[in-house]
Amino acid sequence: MPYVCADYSKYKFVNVCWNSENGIATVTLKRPPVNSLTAEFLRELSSLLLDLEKDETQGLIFTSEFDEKVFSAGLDFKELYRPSIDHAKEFMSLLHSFSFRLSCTAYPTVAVINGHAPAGGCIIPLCCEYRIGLNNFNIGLNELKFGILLPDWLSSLMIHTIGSRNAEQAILSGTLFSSEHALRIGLVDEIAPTKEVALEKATAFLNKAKIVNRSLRLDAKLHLRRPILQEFQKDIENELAKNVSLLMSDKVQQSLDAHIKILKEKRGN
Ligand SMILES: CCCC/C=C\CC(=O)SCCNC(=O)CCNC(=O)[C@H](O)C(C)(C)COP(=O)(O)OP(=O)(O)OC[C@H]1O[C@@H](n2cnc3c(N)ncnc32)[C@H](O)[C@@H]1OP(=O)(O)O
Repeated sequence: MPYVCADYSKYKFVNVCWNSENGIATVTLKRPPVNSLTAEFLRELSSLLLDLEKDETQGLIFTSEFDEKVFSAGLDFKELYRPSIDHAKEFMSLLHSFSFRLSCTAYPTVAVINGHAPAGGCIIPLCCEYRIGLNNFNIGLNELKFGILLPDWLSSLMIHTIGSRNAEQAILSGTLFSSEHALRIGLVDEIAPTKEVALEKATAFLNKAKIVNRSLRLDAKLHLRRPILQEFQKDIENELAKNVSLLMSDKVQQSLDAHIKILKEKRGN
């Protein structure tokens, strides 16, 4: 059984629960109020993946502390509103490297989606190998509705998960799917009535992966995911520059401004 070396208590935005009997790490996202992804959060998540790799984790489950509410609200609107060019570059690069790393982990990965997962909130689930949803949440890549063009690697993750026809319809319409609809198109693999049941199902998936030789499994995973990994690695500098310039564009900045106002009005701020 793996020996836990890393100090997981150093992480601010995640709680890591190691099961020493089966080597499964349950990582609970806990960046209040809605687990939106900031540069600091992405940096922490990337470092966590490396620690888990070193500790020879046998399986990883992602879930959220904000039960029945939100898994992740996606990229942090406030951080992406009028960023400096350096910060925009750093942010896009961190998002890219974390998503790439999560897509090709040696250990199997599952997302227990216990709340809404709009736009960038869908990235962690899409990078994982298996997705278990709870009822009454929305999930999907609705970026086009904000005037944000998806990075190629993100579209590629969606195509890998739900097939090209479904992905085309989903992305072009900017649809957020209900849990039941997400199950029908394969955006989630199972629905569970409670988080506890979802975690049991996640453990069952990870236990199945254990009967396969670890290094053979990784070879097969990398082979099966080659189209996604190629998108991640394709012309990285240009792709990042394209995403940064899109983010800095007036159109996207105005759209972010409008969304921040909508959220404020909703809260009566
Ligand atoms: C090249 C670019 C790549 C593109 C990839 C991705 C783009 C994105 O991800 S853009 C972000 C898209 N996300 C969303 O549209 C989600 C917006 N939020 C919501 O729909 C709701 O907040 C949500 C359903 C997640 C939760 O609803 P509630 O439980 O009702 O909470 P509130 O709406 O009251 O929000 C609470 C609190 O959180 C703040 N918030 C919400 N979303 C974000 C966000 N994405 N970034 C930063 N902050 C966010 C919201 O403003 C409230 O803050 P306070 O008023 O200060 O409490």
